[in-house]
Amino acid sequence: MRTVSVNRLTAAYDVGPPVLQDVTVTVEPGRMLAVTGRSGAGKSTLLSTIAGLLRPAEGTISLDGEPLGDRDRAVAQGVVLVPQDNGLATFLTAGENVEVALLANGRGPADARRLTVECLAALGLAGQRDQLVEELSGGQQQRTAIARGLALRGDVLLADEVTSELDAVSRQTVMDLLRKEADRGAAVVFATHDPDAAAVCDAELHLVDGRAEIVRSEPVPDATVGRPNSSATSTSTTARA
Ligand SMILES: Nc1ncnc2c1ncn2[C@@H]1O[C@H](COP(=O)(O)OP(=O)(O)OP(=O)(O)O)[C@@H](O)[C@H]1O
Repeated sequence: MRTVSVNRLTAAYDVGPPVLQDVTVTVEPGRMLAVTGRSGAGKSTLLSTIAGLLRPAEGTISLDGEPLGDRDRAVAQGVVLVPQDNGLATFLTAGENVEVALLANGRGPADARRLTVECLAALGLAGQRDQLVEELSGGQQQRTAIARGLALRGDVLLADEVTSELDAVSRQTVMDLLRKEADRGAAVVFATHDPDAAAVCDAELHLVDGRAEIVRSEPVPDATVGRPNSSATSTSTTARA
C-alpha cells in the first residue's frame, strides 16, 4: 500500500491561468481525505493530476517517494480513479463494465466474474448486472462506476463526487465501502460538495480558487452521513491524512 504525497503542486490546462496553486497534502494508507470547495475550485483537477491524467506544471506527486508518471503508469502503480462523469461504456451492461476493467487489469476470467458479482451486490446492483448502462438511472450508473473502482482493489482510490446522485441510504453505503477500502489499506481521496460525507473522512483539504485554504487533519468526532456536520478546521496547508 502506498502513501500519496502531493508537494507544492501547481496545475494548469493548455489555456488559462493555473487551476491549482501550491497545493501540498499527504494521504497515508488506511486514511480518507475529503477534498472540498465550491464548483470550479479545482477538486477534479487535483484528482485528475493524482491519477496521472494531467501533468503537474510545478511541484511533484509521488507514491511512496516514487514519482508518479502518466496515466498508464499510474494505473500500473495501483491508482484507481472513479471519475465525476462515471466513465462507463453505455453500450455495455453494468456487469460487463466491471468485468472488462478487471480483465484489462490482469485478473483471470473466473476471478473477474466473482469480483464483479461481489462488488455489484455490495452496491445494491445484483439485479442490474445484465442491464445496459444506458438503461440505468443516474444513481445506478454512479454506483456501477463505484463498483468498478472498488473491484480494482487499488492502492490509491480517487473518488470524484461519487455520491452526488445518490439517496441517503445509498450514500451511507458508499461511504461505508470507501471506509472499507481505507481499512483494506488504500489511500482514499474523495472529492465532494457534501459536508456530511466530508465529515466522515479522516481529514479535509478545502480548495478556494485552486489554493488549499483550510485543512482539517483529524477526524470529526461521531461524524455520520446524514447528520449535521460540525467539521473542525485549522490553518495548516498540509494534511497528514
Ligand atoms: N479540460 C479543461 N480545460 C480547461 N479548463 C478546465 C478543464 N477542466 C476544468 N477546467 C477549469 O479548471 C477549473 C477547476 O475545475 P474543476 O473541474 O477541477 O473544479 P471542481 O472543483 O471539480 O468543480 P465541480 O465541483 O463543479 O466539479 C475551472 O475553472 C474549470 O473551468
